[in-house]
Amino acid sequence: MRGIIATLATVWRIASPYFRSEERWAGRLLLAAIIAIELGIVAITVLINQWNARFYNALQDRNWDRFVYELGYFCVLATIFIIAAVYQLYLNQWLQIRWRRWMTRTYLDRWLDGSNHYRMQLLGDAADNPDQRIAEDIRLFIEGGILPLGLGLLNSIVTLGSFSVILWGLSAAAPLHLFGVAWNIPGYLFWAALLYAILGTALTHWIGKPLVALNFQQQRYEADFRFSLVRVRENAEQIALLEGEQAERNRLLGRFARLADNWMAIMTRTKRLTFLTAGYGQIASVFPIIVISPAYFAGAVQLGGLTQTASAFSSVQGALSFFVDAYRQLAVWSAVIERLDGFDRSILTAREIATTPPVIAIEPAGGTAVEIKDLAVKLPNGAPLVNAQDFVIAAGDKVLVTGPSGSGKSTLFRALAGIWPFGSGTIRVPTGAKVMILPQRPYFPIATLTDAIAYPAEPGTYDTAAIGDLITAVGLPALALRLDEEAHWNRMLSLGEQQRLGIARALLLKPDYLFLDEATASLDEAAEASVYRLLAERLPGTTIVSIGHRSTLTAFHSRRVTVERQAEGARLSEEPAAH
Ligand SMILES: Nc1ncnc2c1ncn2[C@@H]1O[C@H](COP(=O)(O)OP(=O)(O)OP(=O)(O)O)[C@@H](O)[C@H]1O
Repeated sequence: MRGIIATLATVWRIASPYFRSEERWAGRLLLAAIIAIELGIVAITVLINQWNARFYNALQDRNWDRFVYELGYFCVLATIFIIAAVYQLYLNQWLQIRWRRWMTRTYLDRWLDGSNHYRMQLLGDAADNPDQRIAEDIRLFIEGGILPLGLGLLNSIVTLGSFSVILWGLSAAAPLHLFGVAWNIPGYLFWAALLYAILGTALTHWIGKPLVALNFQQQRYEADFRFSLVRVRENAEQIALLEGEQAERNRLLGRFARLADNWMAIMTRTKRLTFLTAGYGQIASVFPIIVISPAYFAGAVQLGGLTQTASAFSSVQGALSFFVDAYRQLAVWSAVIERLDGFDRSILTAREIATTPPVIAIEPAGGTAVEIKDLAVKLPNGAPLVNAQDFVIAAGDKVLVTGPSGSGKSTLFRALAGIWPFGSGTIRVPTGAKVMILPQRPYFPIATLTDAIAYPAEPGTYDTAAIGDLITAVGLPALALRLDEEAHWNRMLSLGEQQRLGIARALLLKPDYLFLDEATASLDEAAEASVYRLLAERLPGTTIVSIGHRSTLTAFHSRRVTVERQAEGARLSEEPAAH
């Protein structure tokens, strides 16, 4: 019970914000219309049930006029029903897409907000596969869950109420006759329907319960398998060079085997459940006739009464066993709820970690220098990585940062960029200064070369001819002729070429502070030297901080800082750069 309340609370937490958002009026109106139509549909079913009695009585009495009248009546009801059903579906789908669009936008905003997506990745796999959660789970939550299940529940409650009254009335009109004796059991038809449904629900719950966990696992295994395939695609070259195809094949088949084994378990469970639900559904079509047949054969009820009872009985029993039919849907749905909830929680954790002290605070400051104060950069597990008590990078400085591999140079840059949440201290950055970090492997979106270089600026922000000039200047004249070509540049170009394009991006965006994290390491020494000369020529006022291992880099820097590894975290030590 506590589990159900907690689940309902989670559903409320996920579903309700839309109806309080800026789109609330459209959402509420659509929902109200859908509910009104659903209630109308139940009212029509009640009218059809009453029509049933009159129609079959007319048949039994061979009353032609009555028969024709009732046929006409039915046509009117059927027409209204068809229109209601069509518009119910149409409005339902309309609400689905509006709601999904709003949720997708909201989740994307929260996921991408202030490097949250990066921090979530740092925090581990609490929210693995955000792609699945945003693309699939939101859809399943709305289309496959809350709307069909919520409306089904509403329909069941209203149907149950109206048809229980009818069944109660019919029980009085056709008292139970058994062994020649009239038994006076008030509402016996209703009680029979109730017992039948409770029995079915209890059995289904008992047999179907493991399906919840199994379905949850299944979707996880499917996502894992998909993710492994994507990894192979992304690392195709490495795998081919290492001849790792057999290893990949075995690994992929291993993942698939887990998926298939789980599926077998689902199949076995579903088989048992289907035996139950199919048997239950079959018996349901004759069970009410058996219950009312003594009264019929005793002459207490006409054929119309019999068919009306059968239809009312199946409506009550159908409503009560809503849970029975919805069980599999519920099982899949609760897995979706858990995943969306987990995603929500991990977005919150990632946000909290960036705002709950101690944090590395990036503060805007007057002056022109970047000032580091009492900085302690830590690993996600809290272990110290780099410490810097007092460190100033003045405007125009050219600083070379060296140090052993793994000493924390890149992480220090991440902290300077404000995306590394673990640690404490302050980094003061001049107000309005443009800071840019160039990594070893720059990222280019799949777009035209112009837009890929100008990223993340909006397409069209920069002059195409200027971008062409920069590409030529960084030593890629052939590429300057392909500015309008759309391609997967990261896959197509060599790492050295990508690094040259990264430099072109820096020249285009003209940052005040440029941090290069081994951003020219794949170029030969001569090319690297010409790139640094280009930077000095085109960005004379820009402060440059480079991480690099080559001694030839010293010539282009005025200061040299070494990250020295120590037990309590590396420290920065400075020595004058040799010229
Ligand atoms: N997300 C992370 N989770 C756990 N440890 C991390 C994470 N990122 C980096 N580290 C660890 O922090 C240490 C410093 O990494 P970093 O990339 O900053 O080193 P580096 O000095 O730039 O090395 P290199 O010269 O090889 O590029 C490494 O031991 C690395 O394993």
